[in-house]
Amino acid sequence: MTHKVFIDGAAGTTGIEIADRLAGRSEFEILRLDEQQRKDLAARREALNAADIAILCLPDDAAREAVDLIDPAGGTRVIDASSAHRTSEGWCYGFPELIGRERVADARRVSNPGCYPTGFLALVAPLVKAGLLPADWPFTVNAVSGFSGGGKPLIERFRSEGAPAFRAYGYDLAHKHLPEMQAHAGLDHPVIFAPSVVPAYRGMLVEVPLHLGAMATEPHADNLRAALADFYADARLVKVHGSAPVGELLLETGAEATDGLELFVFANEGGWNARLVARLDNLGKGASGAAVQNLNLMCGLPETAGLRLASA
Ligand SMILES: NC(=O)C1=CN([C@@H]2O[C@H](COP(=O)(O)OP(=O)(O)OC[C@H]3O[C@@H](n4cnc5c(N)ncnc54)[C@H](OP(=O)(O)O)[C@@H]3O)[C@@H](O)[C@H]2O)C=CC1
Ligand SMILES: CC(=O)N[C@@H](CCC(=O)OP(=O)(O)O)C(=O)O
Repeated sequence: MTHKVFIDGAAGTTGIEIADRLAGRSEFEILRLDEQQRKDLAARREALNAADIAILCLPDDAAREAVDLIDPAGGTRVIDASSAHRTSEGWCYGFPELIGRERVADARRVSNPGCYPTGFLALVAPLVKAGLLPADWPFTVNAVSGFSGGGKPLIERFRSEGAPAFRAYGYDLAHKHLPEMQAHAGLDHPVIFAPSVVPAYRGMLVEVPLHLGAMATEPHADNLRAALADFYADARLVKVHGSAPVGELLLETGAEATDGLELFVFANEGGWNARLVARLDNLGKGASGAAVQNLNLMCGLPETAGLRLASA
């Protein structure tokens, strides 16, 4: 059986990488709009409703508009890569390792996680759920991203003359990823989130520093690492690193695309201070790779078909 797929926003950064991952896969027929039609409402409506699965790689407003263009009585299922529906009623949060593969497989409306929340939730959600980290803890998240994380406008900025060497942002403490981090980790409070960008095209490090010794339950870092390893034992895209010392974690300017997600738990000697770190490709498990993983599950295909597992 061939599944008809329409990528709305196919000319953008995430859309192009999804098409790359689907190239040569006979299970899919890709519906395409040419340059003149790709923003034409009527043409988009027709393609959206002709598709078995529509993947939205659009700014939030355009993603909401695309959903409105789809006949709710028709057969089109949706994967939305934008942040428009990540905490919306009736939408499945497309993080199969956290919410269960069956739920994604059966869903009609799937919202892909954000790139930063993918790292944060992969580290924190299982530990909160297991009672190892308190849900009422005031979590902080420090993160650094490659510039493709900001789509075409940020790519252009970082490729122009006078591009910054480092960009810290989010100083309004109201980044759009806060609601999904809080909701899907089951936290009592929004996190304090300090994101930044470096002049590398892709890749990100998402870090959660923790004073474990100040928590009422005083969890030991080794227990957190063991719990994560256990939780992701069957997850082909997620690798939980052991306790071997790591001198540094790097983002390479010429990094290849990868769909894996690496998790680390670093600790001091006594294990009461820890730094939880996720390393991923913002365009891999952070966006396009996750969309293809969800697409595979929704079509009853092997979960990691077409994905790049090299570093996982
Ligand atoms: N980049 C990343 O690492 C991640 C991105 N995302 C999310 O995925 C979505 C897409 O991001 P990204 O690919 O980076 O963004 P880009 O800016 O690279 O691409 C967006 C594309 O959407 C097109 N577009 C805008 N408005 C419309 C419209 N009304 N109708 C049709 N097409 C339209 C743009 O057209 P034009 O080419 O003319 O500008 C562009 O091609 C965003 O919501 C983003 O937040 C999520 C996780 C990670
Ligand atoms: C570097 C950079 O600008 N990153 C984007 C987030 C990229 C992403 O995850 O997209 P969603 O917002 O759709 O989740 C930002 O901080 O807004």
